[in-house]
Parts: sequence; C-alpha cells; structure tokens
Amino acid sequence: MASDSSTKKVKVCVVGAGLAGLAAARELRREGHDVAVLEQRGGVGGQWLYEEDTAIDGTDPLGVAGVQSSVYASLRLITPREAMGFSDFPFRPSARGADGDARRFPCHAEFLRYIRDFCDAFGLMDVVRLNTRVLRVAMAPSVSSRDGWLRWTVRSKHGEVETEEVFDAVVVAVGHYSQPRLPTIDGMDRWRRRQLHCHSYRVPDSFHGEVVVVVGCSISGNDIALELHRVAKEVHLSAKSPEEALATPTMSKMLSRHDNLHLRPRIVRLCEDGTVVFADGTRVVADAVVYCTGYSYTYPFLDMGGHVTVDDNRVGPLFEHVFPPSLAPTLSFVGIPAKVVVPLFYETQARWVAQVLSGRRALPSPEEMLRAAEEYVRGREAAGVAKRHTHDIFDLDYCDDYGDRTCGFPRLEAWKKELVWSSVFAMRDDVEAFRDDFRDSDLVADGLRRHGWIPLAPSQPPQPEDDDGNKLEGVPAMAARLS
Ligand SMILES: Cc1cc2nc3c(=O)[nH]c(=O)nc-3n(C[C@H](O)[C@H](O)[C@H](O)COP(=O)(O)OP(=O)(O)OC[C@H]3O[C@@H](n4cnc5c(N)ncnc54)[C@H](O)[C@@H]3O)c2cc1C
Repeated sequence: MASDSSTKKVKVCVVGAGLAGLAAARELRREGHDVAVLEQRGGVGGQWLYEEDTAIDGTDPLGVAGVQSSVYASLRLITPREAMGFSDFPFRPSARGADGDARRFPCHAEFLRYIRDFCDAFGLMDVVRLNTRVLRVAMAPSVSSRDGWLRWTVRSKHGEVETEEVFDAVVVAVGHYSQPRLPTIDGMDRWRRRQLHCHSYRVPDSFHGEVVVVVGCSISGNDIALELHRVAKEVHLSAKSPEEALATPTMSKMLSRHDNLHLRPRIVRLCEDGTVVFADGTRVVADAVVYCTGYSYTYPFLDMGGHVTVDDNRVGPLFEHVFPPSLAPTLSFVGIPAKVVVPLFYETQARWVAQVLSGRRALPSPEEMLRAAEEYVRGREAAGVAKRHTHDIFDLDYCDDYGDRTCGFPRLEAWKKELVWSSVFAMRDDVEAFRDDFRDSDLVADGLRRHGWIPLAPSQPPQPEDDDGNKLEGVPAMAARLS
C-alpha cells in the first residue's frame, strides 16, 4: 500500500534487527514512516548471525550472559526454505556457487545470506544503526500534539556514547531466544563438572569421550544429542516424560540406531562427585550436563510502569500479541508468537503496526482490546495450555485468520501449508532423516512448479571448492560452507 498525503507519517524506533525488526523496518518505510532500527550487534540477522565465541570461561559457566545467538555450528533449518521467505522475496538458493547451500533445509549461513539480501533489496541498511544497544524505553513527558498519542524516550549506547531521543512510536522486536531458561535441580549449584545451556553450545569437539546428559528432548535437545553421540562415550537424554518422548516414532528410531544414546527420566539430583540421579532411581556418572530447556521472554530496557509485564513467558496484556491496550498504538511488539511460519507472520504483524500508525487501520478502544486480550488468555487456559506457551500458536488456520482480521494479509497457499505440515510430521517421524529424505505430494509439487521452484529430489549441497577449483571434503568443506 503506497503512502499518500492523507496518512500520518511518524518517527519510529525499531529495537532489534533480526527477522522481526527488519520486517517492521520494511513495512514502516513502505507506509512512509521515518524509521531508525537500533541493533546492539555488529550485523543484522539476529539469531542467524552466528557467534562463534560463547562465554563459557569459568566466570559464567552456564554461558548465560553476553551471547545473543543460540545457533550452533551444524544447525540446519527445520522449516522448508520455500515457506521461509517474505511474501514477495522468496528464499531461493543463493547464487554463490560453492558457498551456497541449495538444500531445502539449508545451513544457518545460507539463511543469514538471504536476510542480508533482503536488506539490500529494500535498502534497509540505510536505517539500521549497528552496535547500538537500547538501554531504556520510557514514556516521554509530552504526548503528540496532533492526536494525543503517547511518545517515547529511547536511551541507547553506541560505543561509549549514550544518546537520548524522542520517538513517536517504538516497535519492540528483540526476539525470545537469547535468555536461557534453566530448570531448578537439587545440587545444580554444587555441581563441579561442566554444565551449560544449549544457548552457548557450538561444536561437539570438547565432549570427546565424555559421558554427557542432555536435558530436554525437543528440537535442540534431539539435534545436539545426535551430534554429541558421535564423539561422546555415552549420551543420556533426560525427558520430563519418557513416555511422551516415545510417543512419536523419532525417539525410538534414534535409540535403536545408536547404542550409546539412552533415554532417561528427569534428573532429581546432581551430586558433587559427578553422579546424576534420575527420577526412576537410575544413576550415571557424567562429565557434563547440557540444558536444552528453552528460553525466557525478557525486556530489561522497557520501563512500562506495570502496563506490560512478563510472567512465565506470558507477555501481557497484549491485543493480538502486539499492542498493550493502554499504550497502543505507539508501543508495539513484533515477533512474540512462536511456532508460526516465519518471517511471514512477523511481516503480517509489522504491516498491521505500520498501517495503524499511519491511520489506515483503526484499533478498537483500549477497553475492548483489553477484553480481547483477556479472552484470548482465558481461552488458552481453558484449553489446558501452560502459561509459558501462551504465545505458541502452532495453527496455520489461526495465522490465516490473524492476517484477515489485522491487515488483510494474504492467506498461506494450500501447497505451502501442506509443505509445512508434512515437514513437521516428517520431523516427528524421523528427526535424523527428514531434512534429506522427503517426497513431495502432487499438491506440493504442483505449487512448487507454479511458483518457479524446481521440485526437489533429496539433494546434497554443492561441494565447495578451493581457490584452484579442487573439490573440498570433510572439515574444510564444512568450514567453507559456514564461512
Ligand atoms: C537454535 C535455533 C534454531 C531455530 N531454527 C528455526 C527454523 O529452522 N525455522 C524457523 O522458522 N525458526 C527457527 N528459529 C526461530 C528463529 O529465531 C526465529 O525464526 C526468528 O529468527 C526470530 O527473529 P526475531 O527477530 O524475533 O529475534 P532475533 O533473531 O533474536 O533478533 C532480535 C534482535 O534484537 C537485538 N536486540 C536485543 N536486545 C536489544 C537491545 N536492547 N538493543 C538493541 N538490539 C537488541 C538482538 O541483538 C537481535 O539482533 C530458531 C531459533 C533458534 C534459537
């Protein structure tokens, strides 16, 4: 939608230059707003900007501080690339020869390239301020004279220089995969051996010959256990409910294929001598414990005077996961929902925010928004959804309806829905095989063809070459792909 003279143009600060922040920047600019994206790191991409060094140095044994990206070296996407692009900028295999990774589920570096290409295509780097950390966002003393909207003071730090600026609106897009969530286990504080959260796990090398307990068997737990078992002596996967873990075929397949991989119940105690005691009374003496136990939503820079709170990963009250009713429309969040198709869902939210700020779309009254936010939460509770999963959607029809009612965002085509679901089910069936061993249904194959994708046969990435054109194998090939 092009901007015109009847719409408002406001000065907006976007916090964070990951997928959500970049989606916001693009939509806000399209709508004619004046945008500044403040990003604390030296590049865009958020999680996808791989950080090799983590802070496991004795002062921060769990690697909780300082690191932003949770991506490990071997990580490949779990979402098919054909579904993982912006609506008008498909995530095609990059034309970078040996450096590219044309697979349907490529490595993380390929997705970072795509994000950078997206920034270039839409000139977003003009508005991104790198190495600029937002320290505080608080209500400004004056409201906008035109419409009485709240305005915001943003304090940020670039190098040693702190700056304070007033913006008409702030979009918070800082993600929710950077603050590790840790369990409370008896003896954890006295454990003398290695323990870390998967947030700071990068490569398996240092676990060579060790006995490792991996806590949590969701996507990261399974992925990391499958990588560790190749170098470790034994890997014990500790599940809250082993019965549930065995309910999908993938776990039985993993266990039957790898002799040194074992499924255990939850840990009840960590002993100083290295013994790990599990809920069924079994014990192992371990060298390391890796917690794959999720992340916490956190906004340390927001000074909202109680208008928005975070309680066990429930951020609220929020109308449609975006607007705090009493602070709307000038404070908004893009990127809170999890288990949605990304970046499309964030693009929807961003477009809605941009159009609300320009006056093309109206919000209900604060009272109605609050009622709707409370109703949503009550609905989740009635459905038995734990508080920490308030913003987990996992429902493509909900996403379609969300797009309809917020900004008229196009619905996800049937072939893409099928592609997404078939990948989810294939992952549940066999987490080790689903990325390379797939067959597309006729609906998917037809959709791919109609949209200019070549239906993929299971494929290998192009083999990297050195400067003289010789094919690289093994570790040098991996390094070339990741660089
Ligand atoms: C290991 C892992 C694997 C994943 N795999 C997939 C996958 O295969 N498919 C999928 O769809 N999703 C996947 N995800 C989810 C993925 O993170 C999201 O898809 C998406 O990238 C989140 O984007 P975001 O912009 O919301 O957050 P982020 O990518 O976390 O970006 C937030 C940005 O905000 C910046 N920031 C934070 N605080 C401040 C501050 N105070 N001042 C300035 N800047 C700040 C950060 O530096 C960061 O750049 C994965 C996540 C993880 C952790």
